[in-house]
Amino acid sequence: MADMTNAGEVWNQAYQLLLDQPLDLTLREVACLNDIKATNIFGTMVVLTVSSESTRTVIEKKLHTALTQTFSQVTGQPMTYVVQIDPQILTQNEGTSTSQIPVQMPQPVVQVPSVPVAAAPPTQESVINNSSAIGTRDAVISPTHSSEDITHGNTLESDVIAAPSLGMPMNTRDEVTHLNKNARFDNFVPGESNQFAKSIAFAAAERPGLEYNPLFIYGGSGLGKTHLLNAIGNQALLINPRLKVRYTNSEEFTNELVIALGNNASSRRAEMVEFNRRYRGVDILLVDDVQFIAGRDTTVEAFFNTFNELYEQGKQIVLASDVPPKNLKGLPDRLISRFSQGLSVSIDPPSHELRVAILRMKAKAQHIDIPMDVLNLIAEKVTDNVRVLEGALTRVSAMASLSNQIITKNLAEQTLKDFANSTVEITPTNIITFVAQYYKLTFEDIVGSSRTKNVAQARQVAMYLSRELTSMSLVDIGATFGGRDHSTVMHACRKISSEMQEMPETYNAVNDLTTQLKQNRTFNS
Ligand SMILES: Nc1ncnc2c1ncn2[C@@H]1O[C@H](COP(=O)(O)OP(=O)(O)OP(=O)(O)O)[C@@H](O)[C@H]1O
Repeated sequence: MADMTNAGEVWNQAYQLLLDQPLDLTLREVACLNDIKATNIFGTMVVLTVSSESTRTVIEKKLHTALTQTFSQVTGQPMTYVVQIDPQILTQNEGTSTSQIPVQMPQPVVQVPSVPVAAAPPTQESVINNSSAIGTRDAVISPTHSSEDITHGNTLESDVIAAPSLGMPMNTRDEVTHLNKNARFDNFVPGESNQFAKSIAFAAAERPGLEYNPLFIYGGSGLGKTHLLNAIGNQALLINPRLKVRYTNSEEFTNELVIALGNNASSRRAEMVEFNRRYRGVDILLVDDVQFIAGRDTTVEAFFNTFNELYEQGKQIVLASDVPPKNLKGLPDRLISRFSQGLSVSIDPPSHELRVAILRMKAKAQHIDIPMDVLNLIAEKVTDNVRVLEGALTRVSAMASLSNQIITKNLAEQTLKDFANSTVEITPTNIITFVAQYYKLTFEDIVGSSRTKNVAQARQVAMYLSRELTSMSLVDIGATFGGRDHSTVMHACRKISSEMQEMPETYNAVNDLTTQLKQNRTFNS
C-alpha cells in the first residue's frame, strides 16, 4: 500500500497500474497523462494538478473510473480526486523522471464510462459582490441567463436524499442497509409521469422477488429514482423487518470490490467472503446509477455473478439508471439481457401540475406560507428536475425571510430572475475553483483541513452548491472535500440553507456563485 500522505508516491503507484490497464485512449490522450501531477492528498481525495483544460477534459471524460479505482487500489480505501489547472505545472513536470508514459499504449478494450466534462474555460470577471443590499432586490440579482435546465456534473452516486433545499427529506442513512429512511412512498408525490413507476415499485416492496424481478427504473436526473429505490427498501422493511436489504450504487459496489481484491493473498479470501455476504446474502438489493458499472471487467463479472445468484434464489433486485437497459453503454450483452428480463419502468419529467404538487408538499413540510400563484411561477421556471425545483423554493423563502416580506409573486419573480436554467455542465472542480476565488482562497484551502472561520464557511458553501448544482450524493461530496463524512456535508448543507434565510452575505454568496457557475464566467486559470 502506498503512504496515504504522500501524493507523489500514490500517483507513481497508480500510474504504474494505469499502464497495465487496457484504456481506450488516443495517442493525444495518452500524452495528456504526462501532464498530470498529484500535488496533494486531503483525507481520501487526491488533488491532481494539470496544465490545461484539455487534460482535465481527458481525465474527466476518459480516465475517471480508472483513476478512482486505481487510487482506491493503491491506498486500500475508497478514494476520489479533483483536478485543478495550473499552467506552471508544465515547467515543474519537465525533468522529473517518474510518470513519463511511453506513447505506445495498450490496445483499446475497456470502455471507460465518461462523466460530464467541465465546459470551456470561463473568462475572467469580478467574482466578489459583497453588496448585501437585501431588500433592494436589484442589488442581489444579476442578469439572467436562460435556456434549458441545468445539467448535472459527476453523476456517480445518489444513495442519499438530503439536499440543501428546504422541504427535503433530510438524509438519515442507515448504517446497515444504507437506506435513507426519510425517502418513503408517502412523501413521493405521484403524477402521470411517475405513477406507474411508483405503483410497480410499491408492488415490488410488498411482494419482493415475485412479479417484477429485476425491476429497472430509469429516467433523467433529479426525477426521483433514488427516492423510489429507498422507498422500496423502507416499505419492505416496514412490512417485514426481518428482511435483509441493501442499497448501493455502482461506485460503492466497485470501490468495495476493488478494496476486497486489493488485499494481500491471505486476507483477500476473507474479504471476498465478506463482500459476497454483503451483496449476495440479501433479500432485496437496490442498485443506483447502474450505468456506471461499466468500465472494469472484474466489476462487471462480480456484478453479473451477484445478480445471477440473487436472481436464482428469487431475491428482489431493483436497478436505477439514467437510460433504459438497451441504451446502457459499455456493458456486455449478457448483463443487459439480464436487466431486461424483468420489468423496466420510466420516470418522465414532471408535468406542471405535479411540480406544483411537489412544491406544495415541500412548502407544507417546512411551514412555508406560499400562495398558489408563486407555486405556479416556480413550477414554470423549473421544469425538468425536482432537485432544482426544491432549490428554487429555498431561494424564494430565503429572500422573503431576509427581507422580512411575505412571499409574493413579485418577490419570487425578482428572486428567480437569476435562477436561470443553463446548459453549462457544473463539476465539483468548477465549484471549488469558483468558491475559492470568491472567498480569495486557494483551491487547496477549500478541500484541505483548515478550520479557520473563513475557510470553513467557503467550504460549506461549496458543499451546498455541490449538492444543489450536481447530482452528487452527500457521500460523494464528502469524499471530494477531503474525505469528509457524509454527515459533515449534511451539516454544511443545513447550515448554509438556514443561514441563507438570515444572513445576506451567505445568500449573496450562494446566489452570485450559482449565477457565475451557470454562466461559466469567472476564473482564469
Ligand atoms: N415525486 C416526488 N415527490 C417528492 N419528492 C420528489 C419526487 N421526485 C423527486 N423528488 C425529490 O427530488 C430530489 C431528487 O430526487 P432523486 O435524488 O431521487 O433523483 P434521481 O432521479 O435519483 O436523480 P439523479 O439521477 O440525479 O441521482 C429528492 O429530494 C427527491 O426526494
